[in-house]
Order: sequence, then C-alpha cells, then structure tokens
Amino acid sequence: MSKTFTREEVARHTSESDLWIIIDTDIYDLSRFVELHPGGVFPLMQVAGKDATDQFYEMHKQDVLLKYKRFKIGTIAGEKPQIHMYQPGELSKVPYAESSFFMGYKSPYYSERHTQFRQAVRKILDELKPQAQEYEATGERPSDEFTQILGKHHLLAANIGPDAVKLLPPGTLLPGGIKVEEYDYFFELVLHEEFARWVSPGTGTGVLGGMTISLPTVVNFAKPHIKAKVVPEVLSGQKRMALAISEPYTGSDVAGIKTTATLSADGSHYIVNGVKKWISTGRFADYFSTAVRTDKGISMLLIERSEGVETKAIHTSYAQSAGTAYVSFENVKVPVENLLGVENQGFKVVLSNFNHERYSMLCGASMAARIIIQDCFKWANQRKVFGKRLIDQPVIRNKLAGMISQMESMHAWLENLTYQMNHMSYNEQSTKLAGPLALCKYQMTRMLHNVADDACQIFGGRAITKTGMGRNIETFQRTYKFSAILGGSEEIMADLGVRQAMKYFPRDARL
Ligand code: HEM
Repeated sequence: MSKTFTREEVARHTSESDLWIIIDTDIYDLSRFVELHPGGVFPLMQVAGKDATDQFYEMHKQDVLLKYKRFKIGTIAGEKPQIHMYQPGELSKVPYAESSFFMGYKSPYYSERHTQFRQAVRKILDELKPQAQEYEATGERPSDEFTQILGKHHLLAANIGPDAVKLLPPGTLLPGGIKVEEYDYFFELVLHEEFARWVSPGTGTGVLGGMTISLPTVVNFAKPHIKAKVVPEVLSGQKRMALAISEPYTGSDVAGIKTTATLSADGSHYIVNGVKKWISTGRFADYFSTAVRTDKGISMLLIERSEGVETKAIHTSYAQSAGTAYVSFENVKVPVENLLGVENQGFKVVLSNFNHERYSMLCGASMAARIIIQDCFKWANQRKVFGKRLIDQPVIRNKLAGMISQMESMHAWLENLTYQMNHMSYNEQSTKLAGPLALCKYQMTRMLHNVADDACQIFGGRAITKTGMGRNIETFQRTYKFSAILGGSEEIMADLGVRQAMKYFPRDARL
C-alpha cells in the first residue's frame, strides 16, 4: 500500500535537494530530478512543497506522470483523487473520443465482442506505445522483437483483414478471445483505429504499411508453395514486405512504369532493372511485390532482397521509422515461379488491392482525427487565457463543433461502407464499392485538412512543437497529407468516384 502524508508534511520539503510536490492527491519527490527537469529548476522551486496540479497540467501531458511514476512516494491522507489517471486498455469518457457505440450509444453494427476486442487490442498497443513513439522520434527501424509481438497476438494478420485471419491455424484466438471465423470488417475497423492511437504514423507505416498492401498479392496470386512459405513468415513478423509500384516518373499513373523484367533465354527467370520510389517499409523489407513491364504489358513479381536489390532512405515528412525507400533493381534474377498472377495481366493484381488499401487508410484516418479532437477538447477545458478557459470562448466552441461534426459524418459513412463489405462478395465489392470508397477517402482527407488547421489554431505554438502538450497535433499536421496522396491522390479519388457513378448512370434519366 502506498504511504500517506498530510499536506502540512509535504510543505516541509521545499529546498532544491529536498523537493516534494503534490499533483492531484499524489506526492512526488523530485529531489533527484530537479536538476534534470526539461522545464528547468525555477518552475519547480516555485511550487516546492505545494499543490502543483494546475501548473503541471498546463505544461505536460498525463503520460509524463506515467513515465516518471518512480518519483511518486505516496498520497495525501484522506483525500480522493479529482483527476482520472488513464489505465491501459480503457475507453475514454471524453465526448466523441470514441465512436458512438463505444460511448454507450446504440448501433446496428457492433456487439460486446467488438468492445472486448477493442479493449484487449488497446491494452497491447498501449504497452507498445512508448516504444512506438520512441521510434517515431529517433527514426530507428522498429525492432524485430517489436514487430514479432504484433505477430504473436495475430495483429499483423488482423491488419490485412478477414481473409488473412482465416489463414491462421484453426482454433486461433485473437485478442479479447475473438475466434478466427468471427473476425469481420467491423473488427478490422476497430483494429486500424487502435493502431492510429499510437499517433506514430511513421512507425505504423514501417511495421504495418508495406505488409498490409503487399501481402494480399501473395495471398491471392502466388503459386501455392510460395504462399505457404511467405505468408507465415510475414504474418509472424519474421520477414517484412513492401509493395513496389510507384516510380520517380509515375505515382498514381501506374501505366507509366518503366521497370522492366526480361525473360532469360532458358525461360527460368526474369532479369529485372529499374527504380521504385516512395516505397513504404522498403528500407526494411525482405520481399518486394513489384510491378514490372514485361513484353506485352504490366506484370507483378515477388522479388526477394538479393544481389542487385538496393534500398536507400527517402527523407519525407514522416518519421524515418516508416522505412520509406528508393529501391533500385540492377540485373536482379527472379525465378519465374515468383510471378504473381498471369504474365502481362499484372494490372489485375495491382487493382485487386486498391479498395482494401483505401479502406484501411480510411479507418486509421478517422481515428487520427478523433484523437486530435479529443486533445483539443481536453486542452480547451484545462487551458486558461485572459482569465477564462479556452472552452469558454465561443470561437473555440465553434471550431470544436466544426471538427466533431465533420469527423462524425465521415465515420458514419465509413461504418456504412464497412457494413457493405461485410455483406458483399469480393466481386460485388469491386463493382459497387470502388466509387464510394474513393469518394469517402477524398472527403475524409478534406476533413483531416480542416481538423489539422483548427487544431493548430487551438494549440498555438504547441502545435508546431514536437514534444510536450502539442506533440500529437504537431505530428498530425505534419503528416496528414500522406493520406491525401498515398493510395490515390485526393483529385484522383474524387474523379474516380464520379466516373464510377457515371458507369451506372441510367441512360434514360432526364432532369
Ligand atoms: C512529477 C513532476 C514533473 C515531471 C516528471 C516533469 C517532467 C517534465 C518533462 C518530461 C518535460 C518535457 C515535456 C516535453 O517536452 O514532453 C517538462 C517540461 C516542463 N515542465 Fe515539468 N515536470 C514535472 C513538474 C512540473 C511542474 C510542477 C512545473 C511547473 C510548476 C513544471 C514546469 C515545466 C515547464 C515550464 C516545462 C517546459 C514546457 C514547455 O517547453 O512548454 N514541471 N517537465
């Protein structure tokens, strides 16, 4: 049991070498920390022996207390805490911090099983969050151990969706005791949302990004013996994988790729030459699912890191932990058995995964905005300027209203699309959902833009500071554009959405 003290006892510890403070009802002995305190000695001396709750929460996120809990020496006798300390895995009670079902509203889409799954995943990812944020800050390659923890909990398979989860051994249970056959797109939606809570988009991309968009090409199009080898390696986190399509000359316009694959004289392998750019996870990848030009069209090849394959870091606005790479292939020998799908029909392979890639981006993006809104809501409630809390200013409430309503509308559309995915065959999804998913992505990233803008204004200088209270806002406003470019740019999404609708526009319709 923790020791208890009176406020009078705490008040006796006021020197630099013997400095105690109170935060809520917890007592911290900062004597060994005062010289190391990033905010300096002066602010701590001003509150030495006193209640420093307000001063603390004006300058720090609660995470700081969890990180430095070793300095906590006891609590104030007979007083009840006034501030809730976050516990790993718990759901937030801040309005709009969770989607409505998880805040106690009714929903046709979810059951208690989704809550169990969410909380179990949240707990696992909360424990990994400090490490994820460390990779984000240093740009280091996320370790094999880190990735393999995700593999051990089956979260890598879960990230790819219900079809990949079905490849896990029968009887496998996902976090929260979810059975493989139960796992549907609503569980997947929850999963992507939970990963977004790391607010470490670089690390998330480095660990999951490349794999999520590339492994389905192996699952659906590789020869059985290749699939049997590669899928378990990647889903357990032992090997990493990237999708190598875009090139310095061509991004969304896949038809323009220049990388070539020429069949050898004896027909046993292809010789690949070319370069790929902006390849997420590329720097760490062992396998590349690669779009190449063969004699009569585009083909997809699974290329293992081998002689002639080189990867170099590209310095983007994302953290280097994303492993974003420039990949060059110089006379790389690739066995013909590594062809994914049919030669010259690689477009089918490329297109097959676009809907799911966009879907996973939508899920992460909506939660990314939700977290930012939660931070804004909390900050507006605790930050005082000109003698009032920020939330007491109508202009701030108006910004929150705009952010919440735009984010919730997008989330409602996303849930509707998730429901469609749950009830449509792959072919029906391809026909009916390409347009709506593209339009939803277009509008989702417009929403991110507005949320980033308003959040920056609410957080002021902290929104452009990489550490401290505004860390999440800084990360978000620096990186949200990735979702507006990757997986099909905003402009292409908007255009695709309308062109798809035109396909089904009734010829006999008149105004
Ligand atoms: C348990 C007690 C405390 C711990 C462990 C602690 C720790 C820290 C840490 C880690 C930072 C860097 C924050 C970041 O950049 O992420 C920081 C900054 C700071 N702290 Fe503390 N702190 C404590 C209490 C206080 C108190 C009571 C005050 C004020 C009376 C204070 C004033 C500041 C200031 C002014 C900064 C700089 C903030 C900025 O750059 O905007 N700290 N502290």
